[in-house]
Amino acid sequence: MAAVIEVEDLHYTYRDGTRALQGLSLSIPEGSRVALLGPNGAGKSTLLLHLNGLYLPQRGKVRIMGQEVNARTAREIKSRVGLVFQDPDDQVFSSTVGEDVAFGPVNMGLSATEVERRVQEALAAVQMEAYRDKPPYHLSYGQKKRVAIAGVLAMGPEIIVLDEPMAYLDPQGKDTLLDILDRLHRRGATILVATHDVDMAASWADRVIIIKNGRTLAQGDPSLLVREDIIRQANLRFPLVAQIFRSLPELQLKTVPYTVEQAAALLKDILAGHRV
Ligand SMILES: Nc1ncnc2c1ncn2[C@@H]1O[C@H](COP(=O)(O)OP(=O)(O)OP(=O)(O)O)[C@@H](O)[C@H]1O
Repeated sequence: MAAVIEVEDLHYTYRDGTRALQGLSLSIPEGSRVALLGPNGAGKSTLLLHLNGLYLPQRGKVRIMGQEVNARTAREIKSRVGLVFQDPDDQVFSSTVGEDVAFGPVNMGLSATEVERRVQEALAAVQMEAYRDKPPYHLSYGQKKRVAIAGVLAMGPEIIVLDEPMAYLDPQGKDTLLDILDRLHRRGATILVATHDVDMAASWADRVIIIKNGRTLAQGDPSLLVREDIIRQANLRFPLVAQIFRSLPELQLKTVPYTVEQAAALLKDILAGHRV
């Protein structure tokens, strides 16, 4: 699979001298579901802001579908990479929910009919149709988050990047969001989620990238989440499923399961008497 996101030796220092990214490199294959993990201050948000051209590399390169992100290409990149910010108050600002979701499609120069179709579809996807005429500032934080997600969906980006999307969503809201991400993934989108939720990363992602101090610590399949050295260095914890099996050394497992499916398959095996 071709890489749709390539980051090479990326450096970014904020005005106050904070070196947020210090030679970060990573590569994301087309159509993957990626969880980006790392301790507070690791540089996750700073990295995401580079992926849709909001920040430009001070040193190093970012390539989106082969196109280098720079001042000339940033506008086009913004329509290809949808970014859902960590804080919806940074993203939702129109006077009604409907206008807010329409903002991107209108700016893309789409016809009124197409804008209307996209707004309806995006609001339905996040189950916020009933709030269309409400001012966003009357909404709860979780509802604003859904509106911010709808605004990005309405632009139909090929790559969707979400910064802590589960924060402030209720359990049903989280399930709805996972369904939306699955649907987008089935349509061919590449999805990158920055999260602290190792259980979500273990069950949802097909690729995991772990960063620390502005550099990539590890990238690969989610089995990285049961590597003790990596978990320790990244201030993470083992997924709950893995914790259960790690507490049972008598099973003498060579590989520790980290998803419910893997655990269920292993337990069936044990119950059938094939192990232990
Ligand atoms: N506008 C800013 N000005 C100065 N420093 C900043 C700014 N934004 C972020 N930083 C600093 O840059 C570093 C990386 O921050 P960033 O928000 O990218 O980390 P993060 O991995 O997203 O963290 P978290 O998990 O807490 O959201 C941190 O040390 C942070 O304090």
